[in-house]
Amino acid sequence: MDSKNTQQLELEQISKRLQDALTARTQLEYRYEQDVSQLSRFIAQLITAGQGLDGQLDGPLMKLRQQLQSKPDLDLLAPQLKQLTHNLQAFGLKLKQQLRDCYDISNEVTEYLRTKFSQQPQQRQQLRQLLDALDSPNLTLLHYVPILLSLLKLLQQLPVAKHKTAEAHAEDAGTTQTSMAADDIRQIRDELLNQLSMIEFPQASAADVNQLRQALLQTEQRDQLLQQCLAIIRIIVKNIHQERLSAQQFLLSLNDTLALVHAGLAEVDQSSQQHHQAQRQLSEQIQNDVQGMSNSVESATQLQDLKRDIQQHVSIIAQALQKKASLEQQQQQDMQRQLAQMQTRLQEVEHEADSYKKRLAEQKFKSLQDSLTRLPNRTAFEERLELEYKRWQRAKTPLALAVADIDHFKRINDNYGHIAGDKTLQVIANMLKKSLRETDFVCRYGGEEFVIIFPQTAIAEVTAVLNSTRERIKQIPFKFRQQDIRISISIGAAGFTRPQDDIAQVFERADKALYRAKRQGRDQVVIDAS
Ligand SMILES: Nc1nc2c(ncn2[C@@H]2O[C@H](COP(=O)(O)OP(=O)(O)OP(=O)(O)O)[C@@H](O)[C@H]2O)c(=O)[nH]1
Repeated sequence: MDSKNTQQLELEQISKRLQDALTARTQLEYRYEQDVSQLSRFIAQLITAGQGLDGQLDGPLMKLRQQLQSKPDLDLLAPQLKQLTHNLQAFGLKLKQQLRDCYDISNEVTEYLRTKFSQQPQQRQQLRQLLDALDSPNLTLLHYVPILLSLLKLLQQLPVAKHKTAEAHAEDAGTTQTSMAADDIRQIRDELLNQLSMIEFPQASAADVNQLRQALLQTEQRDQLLQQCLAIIRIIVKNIHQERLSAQQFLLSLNDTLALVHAGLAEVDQSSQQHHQAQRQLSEQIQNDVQGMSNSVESATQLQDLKRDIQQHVSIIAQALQKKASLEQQQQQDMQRQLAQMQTRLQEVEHEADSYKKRLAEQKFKSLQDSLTRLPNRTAFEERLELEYKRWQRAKTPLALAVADIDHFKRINDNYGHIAGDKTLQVIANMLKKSLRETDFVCRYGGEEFVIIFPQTAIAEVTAVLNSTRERIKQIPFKFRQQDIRISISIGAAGFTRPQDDIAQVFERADKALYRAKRQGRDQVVIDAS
């Protein structure tokens, strides 16, 4: 009985274990089906998202999606999945090639545009940012969309626009009004700042202009920008008006003086004619008396009568001679007085002309100076480079050129404000000037860019001086908001070495070298080796 019971118990236990195993298996199958179904839905969604990526993949992927929607037989799916894996690998390779093509074409177009915009700081800056974006790691095709769009925009700015029809221009104006991009606003704003730094305003307007500059630096809105443009134009018009008034005053005063001198000369002329007539009358009188004396001598019969006659004539001649002498003296005095008067007035006008000339010279000097850094500006640079270039052509003395750019300058503005940015520009400008020789010419080319001309210097000689300048700038202890900041610059340099070199080509080579310095990690000097 006992053994029967024991067997019964064992059977029940085995049956229960079997039952448990069956339940676990059912649960496992259920979970498996759930997972497969979830995975299938996920794959189906992936397929939907990937639709249109590649024509050759679209068909098989759609078929797979349909199959996954019903309960798929994985064994039947296996060869199809194998084919798809193969297709996907091919697609991956194609994608890689397309990415390489995008990179190459973007680089090529950027390089081309750099040659076209070599004299436009805003566009060059934009191109440099695009090159930076191209160097970012892990770019996908999607990342290329904004890059290619920016390149397209820049291409549209090329001079082809000259041939546009009137309607096209009108159309452009319409779209500009409604969709002026933030980039465009920034570009116009930076160019305005550049232009503003090229004009020296009189003391009376300096405060207004400075306020406007500060406001401009923070402008992001089109309406704000328009208002500021208007304000700038008003200040410029006011100054032109004042300048015109002061030139008018000077011309009026010059006119008065000329009228005075003219009247003086007429007076001198009239009095000299009167004197001349009086002198002639006196001379005639003397001549008559001399003739009278001669007649008396000829007709004289009595010595006594002759003596009396001659005495009379001599006395008249003596009086006439005395009158003549006093007339001459008076004429001389009159002339001296009139001359002195004219001289005083001429001296006054000469003095006015001198101060006017000085003002004009000052204005010329100021129009060649950047008002923020007090360095020569781009106009001055162009004048000087033209001169040095002619000297190089004539005398074949060596000549080199460097373009320097502050690294990550935007961060200074963004993190510490534009006043800190302005101060940074001033300090770096001073250090550049201090680190270079008197005979070297450094200017603020625009924004945070400086250009240096090295007259009578071969390109091989500039590396050391540029590197020491770069080091000195890096050592400047900037402190913003209690933070110690180190600021570096990147420099590209090129020399006038080939007989056919012209200014644009050498500038372009120096600029290209600067791009390389930026792309290789900044804070370095790159010398053009071509
Ligand atoms: N404070 C101040 N900022 C200026 C002036 N002119 C230009 N800028 C700013 O200088 C910045 C230049 O920035 P980016 O062209 O992006 O170049 P970056 O930040 O120096 O970067 P990299 O050149 O690539 O190292 C822009 O934000 C301009 O607004 C100026 O006169 N004063």
